[in-house]
Amino acid sequence: MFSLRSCYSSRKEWINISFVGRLAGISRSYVKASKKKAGQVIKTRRGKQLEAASQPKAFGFGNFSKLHAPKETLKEISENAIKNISSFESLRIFPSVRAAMIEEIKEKYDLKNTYVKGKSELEIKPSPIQVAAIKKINQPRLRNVNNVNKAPSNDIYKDIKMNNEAKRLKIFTIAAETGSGKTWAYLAPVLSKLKEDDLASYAISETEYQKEKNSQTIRCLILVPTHELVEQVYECVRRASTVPFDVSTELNEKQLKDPVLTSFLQREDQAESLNLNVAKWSAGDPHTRLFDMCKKRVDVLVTTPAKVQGLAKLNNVPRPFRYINQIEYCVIDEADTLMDSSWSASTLGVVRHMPRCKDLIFCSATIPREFNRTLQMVFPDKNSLIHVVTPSIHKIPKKIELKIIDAQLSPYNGSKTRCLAQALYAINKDGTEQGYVKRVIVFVNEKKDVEPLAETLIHRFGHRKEDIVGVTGSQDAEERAFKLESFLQPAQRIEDDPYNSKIRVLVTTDLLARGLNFTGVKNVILMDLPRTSVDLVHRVGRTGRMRQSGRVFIIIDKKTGKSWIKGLPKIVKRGIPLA
Ligand SMILES: Nc1ncnc2c1ncn2[C@@H]1O[C@H](COP(=O)(O)OP(=O)(O)OP(=O)(O)O)[C@@H](O)[C@H]1O
Repeated sequence: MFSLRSCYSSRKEWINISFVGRLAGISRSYVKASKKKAGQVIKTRRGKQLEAASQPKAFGFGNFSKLHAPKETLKEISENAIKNISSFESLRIFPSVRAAMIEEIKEKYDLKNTYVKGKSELEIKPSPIQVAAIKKINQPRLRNVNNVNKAPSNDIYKDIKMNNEAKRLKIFTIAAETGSGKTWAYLAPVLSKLKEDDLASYAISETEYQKEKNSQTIRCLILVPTHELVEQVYECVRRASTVPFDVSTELNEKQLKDPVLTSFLQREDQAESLNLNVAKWSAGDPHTRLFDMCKKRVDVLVTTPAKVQGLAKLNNVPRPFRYINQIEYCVIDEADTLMDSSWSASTLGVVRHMPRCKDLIFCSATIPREFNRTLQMVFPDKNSLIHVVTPSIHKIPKKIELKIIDAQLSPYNGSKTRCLAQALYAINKDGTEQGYVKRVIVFVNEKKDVEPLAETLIHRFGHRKEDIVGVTGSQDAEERAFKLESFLQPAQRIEDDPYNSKIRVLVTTDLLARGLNFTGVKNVILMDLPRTSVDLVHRVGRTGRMRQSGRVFIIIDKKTGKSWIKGLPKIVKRGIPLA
């Protein structure tokens, strides 16, 4: 029976290893000190006096210390906002958007490991980042005076100021731990603004409303780094837009007394669902598909920066960015990826084509220092930059159990593959997820290692080929979608599984570590140590999502050579953020 204890040759070694603080090059007294309350004094064995330091601020070494630590005041603002709000009803969300969001979250909810019998019994409460982001972003803007049938006041300065406020670009950054519900944290305010804009044109007149509705524009653009994420975010918005609801249950006293709002929500095109026109422009879609989609007003378009930038190459098409130029709301999801040195030129190139943009939202699970520097350089006006960050940013969720396996020790004697095989065997036999197909995600650093590792697990360690899938960027989007399907759905019961699997293993790289919602996956194995803490956060974050539990095994060998990694499990337990 595999146990981590067996990874270590002797009891002494195991006792040593269990004081992980020491292995992280942190002295025993420091470990003791960090357990004490800040300010207390302790005596070391050599009689030295050590003032117990408060908990270490952050944990990082070398490449693992490139994260920007947000100001404590930003976290306190979020903390105060979060503690007073425990339901979506207390947040400023357009009624039909709130109804659609709650229905969509319920529809996707993984009931396994819950005591809830049916989705109707679920009580959906906002996550911390959703409270903080919706409060900050969904502030009403002054309406553009030119649109309202009012004679401009004779205070010219006031009119110009209101016009500027109505159109002024505001840049928001949303940063929160992986799996904390960031997608709805930006969708709820953005979809509410689309609905409020519709209500504003409806309030002017039916003609104005129809004119806006029949305009050939794109209103909101959501940029993500991969085609899998295009699919995931598109499906989320599409489901929300079509899910039926009875919005009358969502209206509060004041709203029920608002004749314009109630008549707007009773319209045929508003009463039963959000009824937004949601589009995706993804792998293999030609630009003509985008232009065809824009023949009708597109409320939300989900795509990648590369697809939009590709419009610049269209020499024989007049004004190829004409639809992009109309965008008023833009979200850059997985911004820590889309704004790193290899992507930022393409991402910012898209932003430059949106002169009418009013809200630009950067959303990510980490704030790399490079990202923070780029933001400050590109948007120097501090008043336009509004940060939303949760107190748990850069912390690995405590419900994730992180274990280090040393391949140097017997019986592995330096073979990480043998270590992996043994870990998969142990996971398969450990009695967890009874009755369900277990799914394990194995991350390697290099694309070239994916297929060989998958083959080794099949041919050398006897796994069935149906149970091992290798996914890399060299495969086309359809093949990747087919292979990923069983990992992106909730766990299947063994008797219902078409492949008759008991355990299924996905071998992949960081391509799939960003943002993908691997529903209910309980085990992640890192065959290689990620190159940066950003990659570590994203890989680890494929499990333990939205307060669920999960396990992460990091396999190390003498080449890994970073003794501090052995201190990571303790750091996670103590809720210390990565630096
Ligand atoms: N308020 C909520 N209550 C319960 N579940 C929620 C809530 N909001 C979102 N979810 C669910 O939580 C899961 C994770 O949400 P989401 O993918 O937005 O996380 P994330 O923070 O974007 O993760 P990552 O950083 O990895 O991109 C999804 O399945 C979503 O349906």
